[in-house]
Amino acid sequence: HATCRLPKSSVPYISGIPSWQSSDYICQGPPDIYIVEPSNGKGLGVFALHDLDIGDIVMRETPILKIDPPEYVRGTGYPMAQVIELVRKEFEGLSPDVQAEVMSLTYHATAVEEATTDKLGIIFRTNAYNTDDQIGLFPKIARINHSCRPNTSYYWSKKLNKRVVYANRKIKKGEEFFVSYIGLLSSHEERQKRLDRYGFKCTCEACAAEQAIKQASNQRRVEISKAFIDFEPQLTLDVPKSKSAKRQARKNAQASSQLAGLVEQEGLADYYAKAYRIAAISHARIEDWQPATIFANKGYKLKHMEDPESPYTAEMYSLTSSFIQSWESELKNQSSKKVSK
Ligand SMILES: C[S@@+](CC[C@H](N)C(=O)[O-])C[C@H]1O[C@@H](n2cnc3c(N)ncnc32)[C@H](O)[C@@H]1O
Repeated sequence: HATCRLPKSSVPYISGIPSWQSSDYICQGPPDIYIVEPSNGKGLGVFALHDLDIGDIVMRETPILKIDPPEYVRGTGYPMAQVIELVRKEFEGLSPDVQAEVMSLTYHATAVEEATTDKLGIIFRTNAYNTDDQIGLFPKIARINHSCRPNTSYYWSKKLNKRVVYANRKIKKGEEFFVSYIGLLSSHEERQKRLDRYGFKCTCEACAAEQAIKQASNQRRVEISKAFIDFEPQLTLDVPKSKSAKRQARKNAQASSQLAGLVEQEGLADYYAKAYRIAAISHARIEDWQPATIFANKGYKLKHMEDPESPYTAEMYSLTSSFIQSWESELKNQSSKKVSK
C-alpha cells in the first residue's frame, strides 16, 4: 500500500521530460500502523493509527535479547536468581544503544525487590515473552498493555524468528491495542492475583464491568476451562459403537456447540480455534458432517490467518477436507435413495 507521490511544488512533465529528480520522489512505504503514547493510568500504550481488519498484523519483532530458561518450578515459576544471571550475560554482549533501550522499559518491583534485586532482572520479568523454547525481550511489543478481553493475539514464528501480534477483531483508528499477559480462563479474582506481579489493578472492560455482568463472565470462563479439560479424552475420530456410547456422543456434540457459543459470547478470540476444533471432532464422531465441516473450516480459517505453515493449520485443513468428503457422500447417498424411491 505504498503511498508514492511527487513533491507538491513540482511540475511533473515538460514536453515529456520529467522536471524533477528521482530523489524528489516521495515514497512513504506502508502507512504506520501504531503509535506509542501515554495511556490513561497505564504508563505508555500502543494505539492504532488507522482501522484494522481481523488478521491484520500490528507488529512483527525479533527479540533483542533471549535466554534458555532454567527449569520451571510449579507454583513459584522460574528461579529468579538464575534468570538474572542468564539475562545479565546476554545483556553484556549488547551494544550501548540496545542496552539503553532495554533499560528504558518499564518495570514493577516490590519495595524489598527494589532494594535487593537487579533492576535488569525485574525489567525482564515485567516485559519478557516466551518463544517456543526460550524467553525473549521484544521492546516494541513490550509497550502493549494488558486486557482480559484483548483485541490482539500473538504467536511465535520460528521461521521468521519473530513474535507476531495481529488484530483478532476489527479495530478502529485511535483504539489502544491490548494483549493478554496471562491465561484468561479463570475468574476476575484469580486473574488479578496473577497480574499482581505486574503491579496494576486491571480495569479492562471485563474487569471493570458491573457486578452482575462480571459474575456472568466469571462463570462463563470457569465453565469454558472445565469443558476444555472434560473434552480432552474425547478428541478422537473413532465413531462410538455401543448404543450408550452413541447417546453420550450425541450429548457431547450438543455440548460442544454450546461451548463454541460460550467462547464467542465471552469474546475470547484466543480460544475460538480450540473450541471450533472440539466442536468439529465431536460432530464427526456422530457423523453429523455438516456442522463438523463448518466448525472445522472456521478453525482452519483462524489457524491459517495466524500462521499458514503451522502444524495446527495443517491439521485443521486435513479435518476440513476429510469432513467435506464425508458430507458430500452423505448428500449423494441421500439423493440416490430419493431417486430409487
Ligand atoms: C509490558 S509493560 C506494558 C507497557 C507499559 N505501560 C509501559 O509504559 O512501558 C507492563 C506494565 O504496564 C502497565 N500495565 C499494563 N497493562 C495495564 C493495565 N491494563 N492497567 C494498568 N497498567 C497496565 C503495568 O505497569 C505493567 O507492569
